[in-house]
Amino acid sequence: MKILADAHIPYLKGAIEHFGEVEYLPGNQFTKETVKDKDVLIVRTVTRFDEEILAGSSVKLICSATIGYDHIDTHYCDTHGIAWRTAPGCNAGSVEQYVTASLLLLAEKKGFDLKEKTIGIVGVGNVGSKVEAACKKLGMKVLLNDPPREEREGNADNMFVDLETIKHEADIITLHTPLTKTGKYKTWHLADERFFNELNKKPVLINSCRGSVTDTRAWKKAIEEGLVSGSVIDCWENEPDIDTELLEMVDIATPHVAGYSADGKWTATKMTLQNLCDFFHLDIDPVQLMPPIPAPDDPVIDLKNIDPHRQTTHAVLHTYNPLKETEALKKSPEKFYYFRSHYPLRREYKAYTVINADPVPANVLQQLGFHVEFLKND
Ligand SMILES: NC(=O)c1ccc[n+]([C@@H]2O[C@H](COP(=O)([O-])OP(=O)(O)OC[C@H]3O[C@@H](n4cnc5c(N)ncnc54)[C@H](O)[C@@H]3O)[C@@H](O)[C@H]2O)c1
Ligand SMILES: O=C(O)[C@H](O)[C@H](O)COP(=O)(O)O
Repeated sequence: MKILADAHIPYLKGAIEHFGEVEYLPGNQFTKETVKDKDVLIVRTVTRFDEEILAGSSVKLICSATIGYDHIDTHYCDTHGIAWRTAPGCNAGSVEQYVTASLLLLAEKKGFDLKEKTIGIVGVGNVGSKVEAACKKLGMKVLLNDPPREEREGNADNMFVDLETIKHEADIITLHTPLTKTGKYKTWHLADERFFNELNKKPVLINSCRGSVTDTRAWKKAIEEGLVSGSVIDCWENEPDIDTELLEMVDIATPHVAGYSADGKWTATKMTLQNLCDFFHLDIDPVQLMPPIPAPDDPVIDLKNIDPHRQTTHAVLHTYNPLKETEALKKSPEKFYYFRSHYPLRREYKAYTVINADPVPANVLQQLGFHVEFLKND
């Protein structure tokens, strides 16, 4: 079997060789020629897979080591005998860590208490549900919007609200939908000029789903007109050539790395290898082929000399602080693709042990997923 794999998929090399003859290329160097004689493509979101690149090829299976699949022309694949697989939920915990770190940073920077804030979550799937759980643990009021789920599951206990309610009541809005350009619930430019004009509470807006769920021009105008009080962007329109004016205007700006935890990338690779096994009916356990996830350099977080009010923030930012990446991206936006391909993967909370925390933050941190060593009298 001939396989072409993206060279920037961690934990793949050494494992994928068990399945066939493998060639590696950076995702932005996949071409019609390099794809032509391959049976399987192992890919990321940086390459578009449509008629232009796939026509006339021998590709039978595309495995994307990602949650999102808007980079695959699924209609073309479905109608041309090309199977495609993804890794649902693989890095949802990493995106939750990104959103939580951003919320705690902004609360500190802008001087507000998250417990007094209402967050509107638009799109409550694998990522949105984790963000919901984390926000509740931080004591926030949570509003959920997910019309496709509401249609399927009903709205018992008014679990879901409409987008109007979110625009009216939320102090923070975070977007976690797929990017869809057609259909009843299409999300392309969901946050357009009208959306921004209808915001009631000058909320903070967070986009860590897909760039084109927000309209760049409208977001810039909204910032200029003071319709939002803060902006966090991980996913941009037209990546990697992002809008540098918008970049300058936002509080937290990262190069599409919300999902880049080692935990998320490891799981993505494991699910990708499992997808290969399932498709070709191979009795192989991917985990046996993969290295373990490396431990963090600094796995113990000592909160002894940290003010109890800052302990949760301190611990979460110890695991991940998006401000460092914001600074780097603002300085060198042309390195967007480079930053993504040379990312020092971070670990999620479960790789860390917290010691000397006060009882209240200790409980919050434990619920978020940290190992917590409780003090004797707790
Ligand atoms: N920045 C990153 O690194 C990163 C990492 C992981 C996922 N993502 C992106 O985050 C998004 C969410 O991922 P997920 O795993 O939760 O996907 P998911 O499919 O599990 O959940 C998406 C949810 O959005 C809902 N939805 C669809 N259209 C909607 C609409 N118009 N309004 C409100 N809700 C709508 C769906 O019903 C679903 O429940 C995807 O776009 C994915 O590509 C980004
Ligand atoms: O869809 C996803 O899983 C995320 O957006 C993921 O972080 C994309 O990573 P990439 O394939 O671009 O490395």
